[in-house]
Amino acid sequence: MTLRELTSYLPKSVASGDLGKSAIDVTSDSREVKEGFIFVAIRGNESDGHKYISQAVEAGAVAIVAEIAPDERWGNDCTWIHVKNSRLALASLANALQGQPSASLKVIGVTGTNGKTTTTYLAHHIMQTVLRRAGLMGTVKFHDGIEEVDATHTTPGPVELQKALKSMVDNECRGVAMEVSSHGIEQNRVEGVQFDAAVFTNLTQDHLDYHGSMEAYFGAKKRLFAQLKMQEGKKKPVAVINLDDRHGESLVKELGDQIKVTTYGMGAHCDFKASKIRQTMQGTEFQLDNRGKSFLVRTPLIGRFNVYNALAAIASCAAVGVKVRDAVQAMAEAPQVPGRMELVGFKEGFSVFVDYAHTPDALQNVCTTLKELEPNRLITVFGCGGDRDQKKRPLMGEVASENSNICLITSDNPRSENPEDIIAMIEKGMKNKQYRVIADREEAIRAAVNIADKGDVVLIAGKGHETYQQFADDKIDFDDRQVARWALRDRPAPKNDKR
Ligand SMILES: CC(=O)N[C@H]1[C@@H](OP(=O)(O)OP(=O)(O)OC[C@H]2O[C@@H](n3ccc(=O)[nH]c3=O)[C@H](O)[C@@H]2O)O[C@H](CO)[C@@H](O)[C@@H]1O[C@H](C)C(=O)N[C@@H](C)C(=O)N[C@H](CCC(=O)O)C(=O)O
Ligand SMILES: Nc1ncnc2c1ncn2[C@@H]1O[C@H](COP(=O)(O)OP(=O)(O)OP(=O)(O)O)[C@@H](O)[C@H]1O
Ligand SMILES: N[C@H](CCC[C@H](N)C(=O)O)C(=O)O
Ligand SMILES: [Mg+2]
Repeated sequence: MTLRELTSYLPKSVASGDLGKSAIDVTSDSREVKEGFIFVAIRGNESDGHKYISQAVEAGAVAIVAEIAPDERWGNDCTWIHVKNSRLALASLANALQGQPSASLKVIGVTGTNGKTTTTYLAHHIMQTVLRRAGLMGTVKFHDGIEEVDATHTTPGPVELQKALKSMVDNECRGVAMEVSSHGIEQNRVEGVQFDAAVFTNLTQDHLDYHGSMEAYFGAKKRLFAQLKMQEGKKKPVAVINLDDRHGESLVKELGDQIKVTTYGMGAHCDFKASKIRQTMQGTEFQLDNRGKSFLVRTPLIGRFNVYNALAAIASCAAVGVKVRDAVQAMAEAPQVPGRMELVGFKEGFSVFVDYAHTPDALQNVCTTLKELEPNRLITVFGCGGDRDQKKRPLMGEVASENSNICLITSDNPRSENPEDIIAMIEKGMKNKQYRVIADREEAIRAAVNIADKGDVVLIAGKGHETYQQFADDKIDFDDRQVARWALRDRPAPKNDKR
């Protein structure tokens, strides 16, 4: 595409230099620039891309997009495009260069504090079953309809994101289910994506390190729905909102009749309403009421919170044209979401679950769910991430101690922080003395498995599908599920064992 064509996607930009040249790609990382690339200088959280402009010019950039006016230092060979917001420009250029792939897909975006990965997995599964081929983008993996790769981000930067959508279109996907993180919204990563449905799961405390306050965090989430509003005319998007969540309820009020809204939950006024929930170790069953019709939903997922995720997936798929009956039928074969309430072992009458609960609300939900299985004791292993919201640490301590019989406090990606300092903050919230501190996560998991007895449940929370542990200077391979299996294998035989 020529630079002239591309600038039409950048309203209010001021260009100087030759606009007849063609661009082959765009990047905001000077280290990736090759001949014919556009370099977009971004003022980031760690660094300022404007510092790397000369590096990009040297590497062969055909144009520079920046928030500053051109400077003689960089000569006249390189076309200069002055914009107000570089992040927005990057997303618009990436979208244009890939031929606006989202326009050819049924796009379901899912935002909220908890439940995004699970809901997108379920919606993806329904779309794969009913529409034959669909893509998936989120915390665990990216699936382009044919191949999958481990994810780098929950919502990747706009260039990676638009390229992923393009390969889904090339692979003849008809839809995509994608997670939309608050970081992603705040940093304009999904700008230009045309959504058919956007889901709001819930809002509870997390990421205050980044957003500063719950109000700002909610504000970021709401921007996704403002984007839906702006996009009216191209597609007729639907906002799919959890009405049982108080932030969801206020979002419904705020949106009024500006866009089509579908609600879900357990309250009488929900468009997709669940009732008569029955849970077992094998899964969950509930009655779904929608538009005067009732359906029996069966899913292998455990936990009341997964009823919300199932409702969100069914409602969002219905919003993109899937028949409710077909969506319900697909739910019976729903996949195990890696590291979400994953049963990794059952030995000598006790079971071990790995779950990604890393917020107070998620931990509360998971503990409550496991307690509903009526274990003899609930033994919980958990920690809190370093360089992340410090305020959630005592709250997670409080929730874990109030809902477990024994807690083992350990490390969860300490990153640049001292693990002992993080643990001390968690301990401030502990409501009783029924806990041990074992900073080494493998040791903590082994201790929990060794303590367990017939009828107990061991919960290993926080890392779910992750396969690493991040320290200040070191990243080691670490998978809770694998370590738990080793611990089960190595557990000393009970004293009265006659084997
Ligand atoms: C805080 C944050 O979100 N940072 C993300 C952000 O970085 P940034 O734009 O602020 O970039 P920066 O590092 O300050 O650098 C500024 C600019 O200089 C450029 N640069 C830098 C060095 C150089 O030599 N040359 C050069 O051009 C950089 O490419 C960048 O464009 O944009 C980058 C590209 O998209 C992301 O990789 C990066 O994610 C960091 C690694 C990260 O950890 N992000 C996490 C917190 C995150 O985004 N998480 C959410 C999920 C959260 C949830 O659980 O809900 C996610 O969606 O994954
Ligand atoms: N609807 C829900 N409401 C509350 N808690 C939930 C819900 N769904 C899942 N959880 C809990 O939150 C954890 C994370 O779930 P999931 O990965 O689906 O959410 P997420 O929003 O993608 O999280 P992240 O932002 O970290 O990627 C689960 O392991 C479970 O403990
Ligand atoms: N997306 C979340 C994941 C947290 C997972 C937990 N294991 C941790 O490392 O804190 C974050 O980046 O805050
Ligand atoms: Mg996720």
